[in-house]
Amino acid sequence: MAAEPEPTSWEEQLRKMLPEGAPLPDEEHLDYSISVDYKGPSPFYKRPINPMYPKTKFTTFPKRALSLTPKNAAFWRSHSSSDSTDVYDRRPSVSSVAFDKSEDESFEDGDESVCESHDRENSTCSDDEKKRLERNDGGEKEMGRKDCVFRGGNKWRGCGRCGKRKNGLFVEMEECMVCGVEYCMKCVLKAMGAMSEGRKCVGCIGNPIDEVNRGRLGSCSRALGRVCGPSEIKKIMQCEKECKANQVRPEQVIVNGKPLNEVELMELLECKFPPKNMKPGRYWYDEESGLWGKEGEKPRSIISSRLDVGGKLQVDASKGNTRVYMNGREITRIELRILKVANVQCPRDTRFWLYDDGSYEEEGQNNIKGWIWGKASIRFLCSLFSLPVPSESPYCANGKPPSVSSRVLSKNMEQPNVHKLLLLGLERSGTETIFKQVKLLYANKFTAGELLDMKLKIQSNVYRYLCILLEWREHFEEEALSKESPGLAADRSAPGLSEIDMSRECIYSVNLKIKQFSDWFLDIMTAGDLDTSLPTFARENASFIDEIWKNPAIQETYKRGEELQVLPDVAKYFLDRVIEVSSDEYEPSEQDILLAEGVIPGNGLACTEFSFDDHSAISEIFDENYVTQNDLPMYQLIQLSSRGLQSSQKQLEMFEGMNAVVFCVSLTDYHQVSIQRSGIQQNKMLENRDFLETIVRNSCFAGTPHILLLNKYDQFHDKIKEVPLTVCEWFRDFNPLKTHSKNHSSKHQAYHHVAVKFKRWHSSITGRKLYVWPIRDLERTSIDEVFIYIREIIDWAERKGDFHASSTGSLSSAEMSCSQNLTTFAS
Ligand SMILES: Nc1nc2c(ncn2[C@@H]2O[C@H](COP(=O)(O)OP(=O)(O)OP(=O)(O)O)[C@@H](O)[C@H]2O)c(=O)[nH]1
Repeated sequence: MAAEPEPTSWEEQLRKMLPEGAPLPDEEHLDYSISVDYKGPSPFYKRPINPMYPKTKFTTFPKRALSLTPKNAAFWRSHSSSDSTDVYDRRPSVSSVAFDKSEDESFEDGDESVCESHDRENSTCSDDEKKRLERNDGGEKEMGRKDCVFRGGNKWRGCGRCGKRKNGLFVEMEECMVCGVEYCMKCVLKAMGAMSEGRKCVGCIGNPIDEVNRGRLGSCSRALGRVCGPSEIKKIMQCEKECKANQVRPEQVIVNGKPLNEVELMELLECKFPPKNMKPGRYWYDEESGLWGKEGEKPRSIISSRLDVGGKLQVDASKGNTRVYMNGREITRIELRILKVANVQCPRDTRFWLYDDGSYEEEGQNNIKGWIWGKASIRFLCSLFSLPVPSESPYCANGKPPSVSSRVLSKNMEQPNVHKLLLLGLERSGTETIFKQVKLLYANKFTAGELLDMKLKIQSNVYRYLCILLEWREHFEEEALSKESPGLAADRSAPGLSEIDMSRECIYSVNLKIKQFSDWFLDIMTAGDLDTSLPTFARENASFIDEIWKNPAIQETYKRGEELQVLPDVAKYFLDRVIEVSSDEYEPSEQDILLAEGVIPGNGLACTEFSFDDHSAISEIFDENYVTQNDLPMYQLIQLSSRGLQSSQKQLEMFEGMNAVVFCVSLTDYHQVSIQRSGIQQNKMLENRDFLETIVRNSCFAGTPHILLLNKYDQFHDKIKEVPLTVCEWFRDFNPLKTHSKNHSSKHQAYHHVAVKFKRWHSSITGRKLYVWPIRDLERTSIDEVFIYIREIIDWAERKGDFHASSTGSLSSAEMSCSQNLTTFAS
């Protein structure tokens, strides 16, 4: 007779817990949330549940930690657009992992106010096992891994949340790309939430992936396919591939022996022909020809040439041993073989230049000898030996090599490939809007992953606006009631509130349901608990939020917009559409993208490459150098927010060699006040002037044209009627003439006054010309106009090479151009 199989330890333990004779439940239906071996202190606590919102899943409902009085400037600053908590930048917050109701019921009383989910999971390990896991963990103290208990590569083979495993064999699992913890299909969605960065546990969001997983980025596993629908998977995989945290970090890419910085990496990835599937590693790059390869290896691709990245190309970059040198690099045997087939004379110690169009010449001879990739047979041979061929060459588009004259011409002109524009501005000046306009109008729009990120950011913004309104409503209510009968109002929020106190009302009072929601909502917003559950929360509560927004008390609060300086103008636009914005199907329109705040990721630094054509008849008819679409000059727009700069003024040095520095100032800043770090209040226009001064005095921009865009001209129009320009002490001397001419209205005179003030001030400190242009950057035509203007300045600067015009001459011509701009703009 066969011996009875040895009962496993979990079976024994479970049997002890069941009534005698009761059968063991079917393993598939076991409730693994029962922890049988836990010896430590109780990590659980009783979760308070708001009876009105039982469906929403949060672990903690803390007492309001911060004083949220609207006067608390620090709070609002930290929640205002620029500094607002970015759902994509969030750091691990285990407390915000959502649990289902069955877990709530299993909670016991405890002291801890925050329940660490992984601690709970840890309770299913024996002490020995925990120690062993800690030992295994030794070499894995990288960022992003320290927050998790179960790490990739350890021997834990069960679900990181419920502990589920199947007689030593795996049930199907999905693994976190950062820490390697695996989750069963039942737990994966709870552990990984909305997967805004792909397959990561909620606690690992924001952290870089384990590099062993890079190859898996964006390729869906069978396991995930079982729990999500095809469209969801598509979006998750796109986010996984494209989100910022999963990208290669600059210091991981070493080019010609030098680790890249953020700007260089961006230049490399955003160029017309970037390296494909860029992974961390050591590479060599030949900027003349665009050849690109791994250190010590033959070339693997041809990327855009003349990128300013990495160090100088080394002789032994590809470890060649042929004593034939191409652009200073000793080439490999296989390259030499191809050169010979292509009839290139290259005896030992030959040194020649190879250019990005395939033309070559011997060093110091100034005589193009031929085109390496001109013949189809050579291109075929290159592919055969896995050597790269150019993916596109403007000179060889018709299969013919370029004429020598065009080669020489382009060489003589020595124009840089891409014109670089650095765009700077203080918070809310409009730089992000300009960047988005450029992406939408001239560059490659936004990817599906970026749009998904934007959707989440827009939802997060809507709830931030609501939070501001609810907080101010409370404040206005208290204020109004205390005016009616001083002393009583303060008691309203006190415990033991009497019915009579509650019955006192004013235009800012709301019903009990909204009041309770408001208290609870402000608490979770303060604790930052909403971030991870935002899509669910938005979906479940949209119609109630809409009801709150339409409530007369909230509308009254909104009307006092002047006092709510922290609430941007776009708040109404999005709150009016809260139901649409909160739905799963919502996809941001171009208008939404333009108006949404903080949707460009990159911590204050963003970059895009583009070209544009003004399509004007005049340029076609009269410009004899008129170029076709293919020959349009390329531009690179680098947006650097003041936030990014404040953290390090040294960053500016990285932007040496720009073709133009474009500074954006909001015209409406003249009547606004900002609070400095020292706590002192300063007029925002003067703050702009100080900021601009740090830029223009920087030696990195000594030879670069300075351009000032005076933005929000539309708002300025209305504002100037309400608040005189003279409220700003810098413009005290503004004294408009009374005139009936359209082009000399007080609005135009005010703009002209501001522009000339900036020009004179700039000239007095640099002795140079400041180019000024009025814009309304929400309007396409205005953006088109300003980029034509910028293009002309760059062209002119390149041709003349003279940026240091004499102060008197430059000022008068600058003033002329300023008036001309104004006239053009007004008409
Ligand atoms: N009326 C009007 N509003 C504008 C204009 N340009 C930008 N805005 C609004 O001004 C606000 C700030 O614009 P952003 O482009 O986000 O400004 P930013 O300089 O990037 O600000 P930060 O993100 O805080 O650094 C947004 O709500 C824009 O919609 C304009 O020309 N007219």
